[in-house]
Amino acid sequence: MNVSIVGSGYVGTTVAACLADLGHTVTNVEIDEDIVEAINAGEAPIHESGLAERIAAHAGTTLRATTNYEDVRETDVTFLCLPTPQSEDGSLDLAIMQAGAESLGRALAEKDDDHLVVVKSTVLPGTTEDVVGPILEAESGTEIGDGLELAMNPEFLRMGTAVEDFLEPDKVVFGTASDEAAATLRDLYAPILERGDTDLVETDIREAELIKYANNAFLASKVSLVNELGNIAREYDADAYEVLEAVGLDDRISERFMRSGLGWGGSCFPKDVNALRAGAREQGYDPELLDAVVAVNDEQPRRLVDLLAAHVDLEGARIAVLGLSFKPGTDDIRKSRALDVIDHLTDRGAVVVAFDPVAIENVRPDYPDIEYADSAAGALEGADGAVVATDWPAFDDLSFEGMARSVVVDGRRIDLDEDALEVYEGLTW
Ligand SMILES: NC(=O)C1=CN([C@@H]2O[C@H](COP(=O)(O)OP(=O)(O)OC[C@H]3O[C@@H](n4cnc5c(N)ncnc54)[C@H](O)[C@@H]3O)[C@@H](O)[C@H]2O)C=CC1
Ligand SMILES: O=C(O)[C@H]1O[C@H](OP(=O)(O)OP(=O)(O)OC[C@H]2O[C@@H](n3ccc(=O)[nH]c3=O)[C@H](O)[C@@H]2O)[C@H](O)[C@@H](O)[C@@H]1O
Repeated sequence: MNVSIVGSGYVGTTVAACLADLGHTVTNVEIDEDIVEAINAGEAPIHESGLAERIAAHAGTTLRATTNYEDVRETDVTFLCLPTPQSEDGSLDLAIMQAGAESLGRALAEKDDDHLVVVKSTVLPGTTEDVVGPILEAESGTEIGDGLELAMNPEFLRMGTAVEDFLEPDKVVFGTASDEAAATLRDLYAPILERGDTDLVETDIREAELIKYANNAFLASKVSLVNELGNIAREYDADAYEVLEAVGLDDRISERFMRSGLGWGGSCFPKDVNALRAGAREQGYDPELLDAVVAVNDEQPRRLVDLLAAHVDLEGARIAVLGLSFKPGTDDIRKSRALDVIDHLTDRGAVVVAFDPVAIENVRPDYPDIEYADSAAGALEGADGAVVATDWPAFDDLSFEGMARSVVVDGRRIDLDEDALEVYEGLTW
């Protein structure tokens, strides 16, 4: 099938490279010329395992990128993979989606045959049909259901394992308003669905939109609950990891997403939980549990720095921060808990020296005044204390020998030799 993808960020680039890998012909439409150039040169514009080799394999043949929306006319289906950030007040900001839908609609005005537009971005119920649809109709001059079809296909991939998650998902969700749209999506995903180990959920557009928010709200709530239980475990001098490992043996609960510590960050959980809270309030419902889920998460970085301050006078102290990305395997630092840790440390007068295997250059522009090291050992050299903010596997079994004082506060439960340290504190164990 001939597919276009509008927006070539973490989702759009991954989906494009994977669809090309599944045998489709894919065009990325993107406003950032650097991204377009990278893809056309066969290079990955982001750090994602398995992505670079797929782009290199398909660029110039079945995968290309362009800044020109008109190229969507050569395709049968367009996926909107545009950002849906949060506004100042936490609510969903649809300005970029609206602008993208306008450009797409204008381009489709000159297309004669049928076209399917699929919203893949995370959007609140009603957005696809009441916001995107009317813009497409107005700009293209074609009515939905009369040559123009609309669908919603939420994406559940995680950063760091995006390629694997897209190609081998637990479930695929199609929200459609017509049999034709559902059939097109089934064809497109056929190589994945035919393997037989992926559940297919076929539903209406509104339910598909809400499934995505419910999924993320559930996972974020699970981690906040695990963190609250971890905080309580620490008060009792109990090890939350042992406790929750046992709890996870209950099939109804599951062992996954049970790692307590510094909390959840990233480009999705924070904005999606906030959008759902704001949306719920707009609908007249007070989401008290989700408010608490955010409140518990917001406190973890301060708790970590308090633990360190109990052992090190932070004023003027040299503190190594290990890990900057919001989780291992990615260079994404959006809403990373590590940045909150740095803010608390610098507010309290510490001199921060940070290290991350891939994310330093993303942090540097916003944090020009902290120090950066070339290696974990370099960050630790001469430090009066260290905090572990991201559980990069490279930090396992690290030597803390070069520190002035080996005081280590761990927000992620990495593997290390506690006995070799002067002080070791785990945030929730
Ligand atoms: N990042 C993730 O792991 C996941 C994200 N999502 C959702 O997918 C959507 C996209 O997220 P990301 O890929 O992370 O965003 P992103 O910010 O990484 O990428 C968006 C891309 O769209 C481009 N863009 C902006 N305006 C444009 C326009 N008018 N025309 C063409 N391109 C334009 C930007 O230059 C950027 O490259 C969001 O709704 C997000 O919530 C869903 C699942 C996973
Ligand atoms: O909508 C999205 O963008 C995506 O959001 C999350 O994916 P992602 O943000 O990439 O990363 P996760 O692995 O879910 O981790 C999110 C945060 O939770 C934290 N976390 C996760 C698991 C855990 O046990 N403990 C924990 O603190 C991670 O450190 C990270 O900061 C979801 O897992 C994806 O299904 C979804 O598609």
